[in-house]
Amino acid sequence: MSGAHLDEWQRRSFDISSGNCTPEQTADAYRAHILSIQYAWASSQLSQAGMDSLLRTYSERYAAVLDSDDPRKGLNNYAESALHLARSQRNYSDKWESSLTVENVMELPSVQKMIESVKGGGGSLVAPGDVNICVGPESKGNLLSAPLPGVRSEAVLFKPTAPPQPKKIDFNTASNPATNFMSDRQRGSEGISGTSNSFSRPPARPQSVFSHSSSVYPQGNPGPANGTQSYQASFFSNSNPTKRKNFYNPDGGDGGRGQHGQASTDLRCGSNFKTAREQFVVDQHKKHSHQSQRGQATGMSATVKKSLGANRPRGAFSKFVSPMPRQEEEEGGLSRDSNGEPQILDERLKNFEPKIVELIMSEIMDHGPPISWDDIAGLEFAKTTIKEIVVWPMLRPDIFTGLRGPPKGILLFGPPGTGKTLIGKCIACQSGATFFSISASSLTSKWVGEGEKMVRALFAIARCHQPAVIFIDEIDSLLSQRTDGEHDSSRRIKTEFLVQLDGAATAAEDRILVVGATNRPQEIDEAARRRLAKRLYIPLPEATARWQIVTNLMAREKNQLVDSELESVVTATEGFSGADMTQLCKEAALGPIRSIQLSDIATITADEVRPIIYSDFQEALKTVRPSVSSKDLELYEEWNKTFGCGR
Ligand SMILES: Nc1ncnc2c1ncn2[C@@H]1O[C@H](COP(=O)(O)OP(=O)(O)OP(=O)(O)O)[C@@H](O)[C@H]1O
Ligand SMILES: [Mg+2]
Repeated sequence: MSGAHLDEWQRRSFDISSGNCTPEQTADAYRAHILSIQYAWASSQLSQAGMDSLLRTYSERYAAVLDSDDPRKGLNNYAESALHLARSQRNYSDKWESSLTVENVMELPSVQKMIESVKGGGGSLVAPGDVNICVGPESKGNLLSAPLPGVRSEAVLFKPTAPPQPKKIDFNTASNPATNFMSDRQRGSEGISGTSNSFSRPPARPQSVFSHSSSVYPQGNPGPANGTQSYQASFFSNSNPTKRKNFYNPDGGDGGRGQHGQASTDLRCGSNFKTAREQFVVDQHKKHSHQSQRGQATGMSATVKKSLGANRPRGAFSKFVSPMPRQEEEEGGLSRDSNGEPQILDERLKNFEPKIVELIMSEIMDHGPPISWDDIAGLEFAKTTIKEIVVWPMLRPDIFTGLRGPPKGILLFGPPGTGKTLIGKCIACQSGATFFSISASSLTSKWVGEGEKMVRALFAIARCHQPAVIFIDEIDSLLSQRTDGEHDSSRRIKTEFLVQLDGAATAAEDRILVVGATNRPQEIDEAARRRLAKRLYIPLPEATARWQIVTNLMAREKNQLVDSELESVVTATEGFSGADMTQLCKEAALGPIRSIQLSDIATITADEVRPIIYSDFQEALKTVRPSVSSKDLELYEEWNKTFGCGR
């Protein structure tokens, strides 16, 4: 390792062994060690075997700090991951079905006995509301205590003892003391027509009121007066919550499972009411409608999920559904299974917090007016190089392999207002890659404490959406040289970024390109500079480029500029940046307006406004000045000579 790196290594090692470091600082130091090892290996200062052995040692130590739940020594990151795992765990209880059927229930000796006693005219052995049937361990002392064939040991059936709720239930057979059984299918097809007036509220627990099947009607019992249709059945086995949901769904038990959404939506037809979630879905749909047109580029449209929680059945047993969908639901990260349970599609994103994934997904740039290479005046060398690095390899990855493999990092540097951000937007439009536009300040300031995770998630998501371009504007604020007084969190973000950038650079199969833009290249850390292998100078526009900018902008306005006048404007704007030229044109365009009498300004039509003429530019040149000083320019030229990749 070079002397500077060794010094740094030594300092960090002392820090770690001093015992005065916080777990965060220790983790940070180990991570920096890891980076140094990789760096030394990459610059051939360390053998492969040496790197392997050192990496193993320090990765283990780093992981130990990360995973330890001792607050003095560790970050307890493990607990966090465990929570992630727990969150994505599935709950199988919904799938559980009771094996209790009409047949085997009827065979139960206690049921037989009960029916017999009613048949025998012995009156009510037990009032309907008092039926208390339990299976399994809780069945002792209950009416149905015989073990059921094939029934699991959990207490599954009818629990309540003399509940007060059945008062509201419309028993057509109120006088009938017997209990009736109807198969689930029967209930489904014949209608658990829970009309709203039948229930004041859903019973807190399943109630044991059974509908009749004619074959088992006790003697003298005519059964439900109007057939089972009007019979307000309220028996629900615990065994199938889906049926419970059916029941509570106001559209009634048509047996049509999976149609809740449709039905409940229909129910709301005619009213303008939308839940917050529904409104959000509509908004998101509008927002992404042109995004999905890109389809293939982003790979998202195929996985857009139209039906979020808004269409799920509601009721006492329905789970709470947040009105805010997580972004991944629309963008391939998540889907929902038939029970509405979220399922993470992409294993690689499982360890990230949905919130962070959502934030990153929202930074995918897919809006704004389309920009073509012709809209960028001049900069021919930069444009050709970028096309070579970005566009063609994206189109023909099979040719650009091995030594022809494109660099994984580009740095666009140059004076302010020369079109760096414009180039970024153009890459977004023209490359066909998923384009993440992240401003460095959003990583460093907006998500304090989250920056490091954001960076990790950013690269993970980019990896899932390959080919991808990560454009980082004002990258100097993210990768400025590391100083002693620097805040820990920004140091960690920077280190993480370098590690990720290295990962992207070494994994040949990854098609991720990082494009950074800065007007302060000299502030960029040397390690970062190395990783942004292609450093392109974006200079002030030359005369031809300035001409092009003015003609492009004037083409959209009414003007009477002749070539010789344009020539004069171009000559007079030596040292102007592209942004200065745009500003000059805007100022000149105000000339015709300024020449209008104040009294006429309210009444004049657009056609009567005179065209822009040369004298407007002459006036504008009095107020618009170049924004880049020649001293600054020298610094850029110097840096370009030392580190730039231009000719
Ligand atoms: N080469 C150019 N061709 C056409 N327009 C340009 C060019 N350069 C700059 N402009 C104009 O200047 C505006 C600002 O450019 P841009 O934001 O790309 O500058 P920048 O290099 O990113 O500046 P900064 O370093 O301050 O971020 C653009 O919106 C565009 O109108
Ligand atoms: Mg910019």
